[in-house]
Amino acid sequence: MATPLTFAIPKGRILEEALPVMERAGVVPEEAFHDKGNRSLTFATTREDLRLIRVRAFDVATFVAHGAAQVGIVGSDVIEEFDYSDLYAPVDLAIGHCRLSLAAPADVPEAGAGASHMRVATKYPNVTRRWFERQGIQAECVKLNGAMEIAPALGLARRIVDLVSSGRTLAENGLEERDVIMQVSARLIVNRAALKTDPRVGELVERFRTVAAAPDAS
Ligand SMILES: Nc1ncnc2c1ncn2[C@@H]1O[C@H](COP(=O)(O)OP(=O)(O)OP(=O)(O)O)[C@@H](O)[C@H]1O
Ligand SMILES: O=P(O)(O)OC[C@H]1O[C@H](OP(=O)(O)OP(=O)(O)O)[C@H](O)[C@@H]1O
Repeated sequence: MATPLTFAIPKGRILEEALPVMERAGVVPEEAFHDKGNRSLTFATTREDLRLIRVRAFDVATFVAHGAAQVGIVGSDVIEEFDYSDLYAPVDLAIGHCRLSLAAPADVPEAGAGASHMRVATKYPNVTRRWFERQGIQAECVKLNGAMEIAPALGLARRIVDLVSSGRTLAENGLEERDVIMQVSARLIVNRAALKTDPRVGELVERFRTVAAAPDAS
């Protein structure tokens, strides 16, 4: 049998929305995948030639970009942050909708108000630096891995760049959304070399494209 394809999916909040989409595309994990106590990171699927790995959202992009996994699902926020040339994102799955925004407490001046340098706490230093650069501002980014919203209150940085959906987390931490940097949704990603050399990758892309284009019947 040919080497199995490896499909990387994130552990976090995209997973729940991704599973029905994957199922409609014929990617169905084994029962053990749903067992909360299971510590395995690799799972079989109903397709003998396809296995799943469950990793952190940022690592999905890394596994696929390096060809260690051929296919994956990840937010467009993560794709933008890494900007890997070997990673191709051909299908918008229209799930995991949120936005990446600049936020600050009410008493902090607007980003464009004359300053040429500012400090920003974020999980997305590359996207943040690029966005500020386009406005002639040099952003000094303090990298955090979560809970960015507490940084201004503790004096780590006056501004943050983080994901926003309902806006509740910002509001409950005394922050205002100032600028939307990008709209985010989850994408199917593939390794470019694998797409060229393994017809199964192209076939999976087509299946997900069809599923994404068809309204969910359920
Ligand atoms: N509030 C939100 N609403 C909708 N989608 C979101 C939201 N927050 C994050 N996402 C999407 O889900 C992805 C993973 O989110 P999140 O960072 O919450 O996962 P996580 O499990 O905390 O990640 P990590 O692996 O870093 O622990 C994000 O990259 C983004 O695309
Ligand atoms: O606008 P809201 O609807 O409040 O959603 C935004 C929050 O959701 C995400 O965090 P998550 O809950 O995934 O936790 P995290 O901080 O561990 O990433 C994001 O980082 C925000 O903190």
